This record gives sequence, C-alpha cells and structure tokens, in this order.
Amino acid sequence: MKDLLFYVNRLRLFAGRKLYINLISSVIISCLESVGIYLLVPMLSLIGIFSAGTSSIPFVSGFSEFIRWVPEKWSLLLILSIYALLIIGQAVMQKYQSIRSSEIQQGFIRLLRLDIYQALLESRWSFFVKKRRSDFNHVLTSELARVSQGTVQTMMLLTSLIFTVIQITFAFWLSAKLTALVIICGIGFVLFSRRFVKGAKVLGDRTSELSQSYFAGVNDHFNGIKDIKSNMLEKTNLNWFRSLCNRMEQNFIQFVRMQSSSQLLYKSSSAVLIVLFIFISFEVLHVRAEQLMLIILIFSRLWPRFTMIQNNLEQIVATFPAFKSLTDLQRDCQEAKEMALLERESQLKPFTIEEGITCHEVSFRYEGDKTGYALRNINFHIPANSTTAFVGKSGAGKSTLIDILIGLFQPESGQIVIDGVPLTPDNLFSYRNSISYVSQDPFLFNASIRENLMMVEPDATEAEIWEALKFSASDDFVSKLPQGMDTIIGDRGIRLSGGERQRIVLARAILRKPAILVLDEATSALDNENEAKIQGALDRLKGNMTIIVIAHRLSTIRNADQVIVLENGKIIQQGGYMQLSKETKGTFSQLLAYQTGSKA
Ligand SMILES: Nc1ncnc2c1ncn2[C@@H]1O[C@H](COP(=O)(O)OP(=O)(O)OP(=O)(O)O)[C@@H](O)[C@H]1O
Repeated sequence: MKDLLFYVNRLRLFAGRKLYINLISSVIISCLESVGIYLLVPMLSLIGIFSAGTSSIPFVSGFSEFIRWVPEKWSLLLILSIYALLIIGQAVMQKYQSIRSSEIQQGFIRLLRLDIYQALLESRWSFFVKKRRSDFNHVLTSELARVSQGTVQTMMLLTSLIFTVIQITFAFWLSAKLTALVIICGIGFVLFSRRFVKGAKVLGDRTSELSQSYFAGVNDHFNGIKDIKSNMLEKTNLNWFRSLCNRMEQNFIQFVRMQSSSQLLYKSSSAVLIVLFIFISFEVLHVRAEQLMLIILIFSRLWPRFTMIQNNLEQIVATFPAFKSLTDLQRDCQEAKEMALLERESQLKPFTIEEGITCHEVSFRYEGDKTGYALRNINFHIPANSTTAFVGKSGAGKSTLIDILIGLFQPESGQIVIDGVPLTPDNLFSYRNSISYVSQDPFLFNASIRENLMMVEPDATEAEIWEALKFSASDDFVSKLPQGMDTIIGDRGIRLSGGERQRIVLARAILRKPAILVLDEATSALDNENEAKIQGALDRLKGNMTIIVIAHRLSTIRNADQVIVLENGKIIQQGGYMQLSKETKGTFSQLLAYQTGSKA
C-alpha cells in the first residue's frame, strides 16, 4: 500500500495539471449525466407519462418554470435538444479525457522506465555481481507494465469514486431516505467483499513470484542453450518450463474464478437488493413513482461503477507485489549508485598517465564470502607505457585484481595510486574513461561491425576504423564478408567465430586510443597465426600505451616488461619474463613446464 501511494504521488507530481484537468472532467461528465437523468422527468411528463405533480422534484420544478416561457409546441423539442447536447457534451469530454489518460499513462511508464534504467546503469559493479540479471529484465518489462496498470486502475478508481459521490449527492437531493437505504446496502456489500480483496492479494503475490521464475528460467536457458543442447538437457528444461507454465495458467484461472465468483455474488445480491428496495420504497416509504424512477435510473448507472470499483480494488491489490518489486529495486539501485550520469560527464577530464599505477597494500573480500580474502596485501607498480602480465592458476585472483585496477571494485583496504594521486570518486570516472577493457567473454551487440565499433568512438573516420581492424588482424575477414563492415553479426556476435569476435572486440578497444589497454585472456580464442599478428601489433603499441594482460598462454607474454605471479590472492613471484623463466622453482616454472610439455 505504501509503495502504491508513493507511485500515485509520483504520478501526481509528474502529470500535475493534466491529472487535475482529468479529474475536473470527471466531475463535469458526472454532472452532465445527472442533469440528463433529471431531464427525463419533464420530458416524460410532456409526453404524458407523468402527471404535472412531478414539479415537486428538486431541479425539475425550476426547469418546469423555465419551460413555461417557451411556446408549448417547442417545449418538447427544446428538452430533447438539451438532452442531445448533454450527451454530445459528455461524449466530447470523454474523448479528450481518454486521450489525456493514455498520455498520462504512457508518459508515466516512460518516466519509470528511464528512472530504473538510469539507476541500474549508474549502479556499482558489486551490485550486479550480487543480483540476478533476469530480475532486472523482469522488473523492466513485466512488473513495470503491472505497476503502470495498477497506477491507471488507481486513477480509474478515483474517477469512479468522484462519479459515485456526485451521483449520490444528486440522489440525496432527490430522496435522502432512499439514498441512505441504498448506501447502507452498499456498505454491507463492501464489507462482504473484503475476503475477495484479500484473495486477490495472495494471488497477486504468487503471480509475481511465478513471473520472476519465468524470466529467470527463460533467461538462463537461452543464455546456456549451447550447453543445454550439447548435454541433451532439452527434456529436463522442457519439463521445468511445462510445470511453470501450468502453475501460471492455474494461478491466472484461479484469479479469474475468484473475480467471477465475486461478480456472481455481487450481481445476485444486487438483484435481491433492488427488489427489496423497490418493495420498501412503495410499501413502507410510500415514495412517488417518478422519484423512484429517477433513483432507480441513477443507481442503475451507478451499479456498473460499483462493480468497477470492486474490480479496480481487486486488481490494484493484485499489483501490490509489482509495486514492491519496483520500489525494492529502485532502493537497491539508489544504495548502489555511484554518481549521477550528468555529474559524471561533467567530471570527465582528459586523463594521461605520466609515472604509472601503484597498487598499495590492497586487500579484497567478496561480500558475504566467509571463506576468506580473494586478495591480500598486494603491492606492485606498473610504470607508464609499459606492459605488465598477470599469471597464476585458476582462482588465484587475477580477474579480481584487474576489476580493482580498473576501478570496478573498491579495495577493502589499501589503495590504487595513479601518478602519486589515490583513486577516489573524484577522479574515478576520468580514469575509467581512459581505459579500454577486453574481457574473456567479450560482448558484441546484434548490429553491424561498423556500429559495434563506432559505439565507442562515434566520430571515428573510415580510415581510423580500418586501422583498428588491421591492428586486430580483422581487416582480411571483414573485407570478405558479404556486406563488409555493414554485416550484421547476430546476438552477441554469434555469426562470427570465437576468434573473429575477439578480434573485433580488440579493434573496438584500440579505436578509442585509450591510455590503458587491459586484455583479460583476450587472445585465448585465436589460432597461432592470428595470435602472432596481434602479438606483433601489441609490440608495436609498446611504449605508447600502458598495457595490462592476464594470460594463461605464457607464449603471449614473452615481451612483457614485467610478469606478476599470483597464488591464493597473494603475489608470489614478480620480474621480467626471461628472469622468471630462468627460475627452476616456483609457480611460474610449473606453469611454463605444463605449457611446454616438459616436467617442472
Ligand atoms: N562474485 C564472486 N563472489 C564470491 N567469490 C568470488 C566471486 N568471483 C570470484 N570469486 C572468488 O575469488 C577468488 C579469485 O577469483 P578470480 O576470478 O579473481 O580468479 P582468477 O585467477 O581470475 O581465475 P580464472 O583464471 O579461473 O579466471 C576465487 O576463489 C573465486 O572463487
């Protein structure tokens, strides 16, 4: 409920004048409708259905006075024309009201989407390490749609309530006793329907859980489709999916069943109430026929509104979990926020490295990891424009150290110092903006090669792009593609081979002309020939750029200026390649022996 009110308030702040105009339109539409109903009495009495005694009804008496001034043969036409004008007026107002409503709704969805997307983009890397990606998809698609639906339902509820209050006021004016009777019955009904509202809440919670599992599952399955196929897991996954779909189907049917039962009870009890109402009005309260007719007309217009209020309430309650998911994610994002994008952009200053990067007494532990430190007391210096390679067995801490070096994680203790200045939130984004990072599993977008390259450097010239492609030994294969650089490469670059993907990502990294180039196993998918070409290109870059490499294949780091060997989160060896390869003991010589096939 608190979350819903928060979003309703946001809607109020966002839509402002439009929302108030809509609410005022609802008031006017309801008034026009009530006047239209009242006009039926003089109309029917002119036709001869009611006696002249109808003038005792409020408003009608005033109108009868007015009509007396009009020649008799025109009076019926006048009333009919006013009636038609009232209906046309209502229709025109309803048209603009529904256009405005959809403008408010769509604008509000856009606002929420942008808000959550920006908040996610601005969140720290550690936040993404903890969370499931599918949860973001789920909130951005399914839950956001439910939140917008819930907000609209709340607006509709408000409109229905305004309509109801106005109509009831008119009815009170007509006959206080009869209206009081109807309201008492209405209150009884609302109390009775509370259990349906509770049921809607339970089903709403379950819908949210199921749709979260659905998103997570589908996401996982299609990300891992190759493993599923190659391990013959299709049947297991299909069974899981089938069972989830069944549960979703049952949940939805249960919701509709509950809604239909509440409708059935509502309609049957309404019928009983109307019969009782008419009986009491005639036999006990001795109400006049025309008064009773007006009251019945007003309430027959109101019944669908009551049903709508009941439906709106159930649906709003069913969307409570979606409101909660959205506020939870927004709160988590807020906590994990690094800095507003705009602030960040204004802070980007040209960044160069004159002396080098120093890692001083850095220790790091993953959140909630009770097994210990991933890195402990790490110290080293990377001179500017040199090449440094990190090696070590799997799980030694190489990737974690790189994540700290590029500012994605903050060390638990110790610091990263650039040219004698510690890395702080003030210089972090300029520093990061000067880094090109190529990961083990590089990401390419489902777009053309040109678009993939230019997204990091929109002003790059054709010559610069080809130069980057040449550097990464990609120019040959790209020029042979059917559409050359404009060839679309599929999801994550699936239409390219692993080695081709790595080479395009390398070209993208180099196109930015970064101060620091970080290659995390970036050449692992290349054959010897292409690896040699890239090695040659990297050698040509030596002295112009600070290069940091993680390598499993030691042949790729022969020309590194220094090699740092990690084991269990600690530096155990450090020196030039030649120097370390001469040592007969230690991890480096073991790794070298495994790779050259000789015994350590
Ligand atoms: N997100 C995480 N949460 C908790 N622990 C993690 C996380 N990522 C890595 N670790 C742990 O931190 C340690 C260092 O991992 P890291 O990925 O840095 O090693 P690595 O040397 O890069 O390994 P590899 O060569 O296999 O990629 C390992 O013990 C690993 O289990």
